[in-house]
Amino acid sequence: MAGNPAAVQVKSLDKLFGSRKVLDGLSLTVGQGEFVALLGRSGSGKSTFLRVLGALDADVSGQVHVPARRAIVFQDPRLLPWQRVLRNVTVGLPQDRSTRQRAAEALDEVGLARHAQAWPRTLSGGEAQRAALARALVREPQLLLLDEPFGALDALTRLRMHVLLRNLYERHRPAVLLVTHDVDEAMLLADRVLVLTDGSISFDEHVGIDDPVRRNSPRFDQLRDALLQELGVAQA
Ligand SMILES: Nc1ncnc2c1ncn2[C@@H]1O[C@H](COP(=O)(O)OP(=O)(O)OP(=O)(O)O)[C@@H](O)[C@H]1O
Repeated sequence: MAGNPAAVQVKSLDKLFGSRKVLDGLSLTVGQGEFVALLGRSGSGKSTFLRVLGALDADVSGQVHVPARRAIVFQDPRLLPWQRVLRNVTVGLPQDRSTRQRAAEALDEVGLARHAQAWPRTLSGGEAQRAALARALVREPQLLLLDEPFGALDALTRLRMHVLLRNLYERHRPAVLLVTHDVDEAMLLADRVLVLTDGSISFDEHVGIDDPVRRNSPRFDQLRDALLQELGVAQA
């Protein structure tokens, strides 16, 4: 990975729940500014891995190096109902003018400027998820961890969020690790796609499509077939 120092470096990572090894010798390097999607069957350990990278679970063995500035967004936006949107975005940060300024900018970037003083319960699902993205952005993360962030949204809102996320990524260039169940979402958004099987990375390929409309490329179908096969989804 010459010229692209690592944002994430994981070596021989093991994670046990009781006697069950969910992560088993997992090794992975993600370069700075690289957008990676992580697929895997249900229960394969994707969320567990993301929680380890987010330092939400330190009970592991192996080496894990991640940048100090990182942020995580879950499927559920996890906004504090008793705080207005702006305060939710700055939660845990020093409440000074510069933070408030950055928060206002982040809300503007996700299209929520006019909801800054709204209560979370008045937001739609898509708006609440935009607020969660703004809360991540305001931390200026070098690593953005996304755990099925669009899984609970309707199809149209999900498409809008894809455009928003890709634009935010182009502007800020954090390393991104996106956990998703959706093979097309992975290939449309990320530049590299991984599959987690039996506790380690079993598939690791660059999307490698230059066409701005990725679906136009024959590579899109070829990669989808390879991914579905890796995920054990029977094909006609
Ligand atoms: N706190 C816990 N205690 C015990 N087992 C756990 C715990 N958290 C997760 N597991 C188990 O670890 C395995 C991996 O769970 P994880 O949530 O990481 O999978 P996943 O790939 O994210 O699944 P999904 O795609 O369904 O969200 C599952 O078998 C799950 O039951």
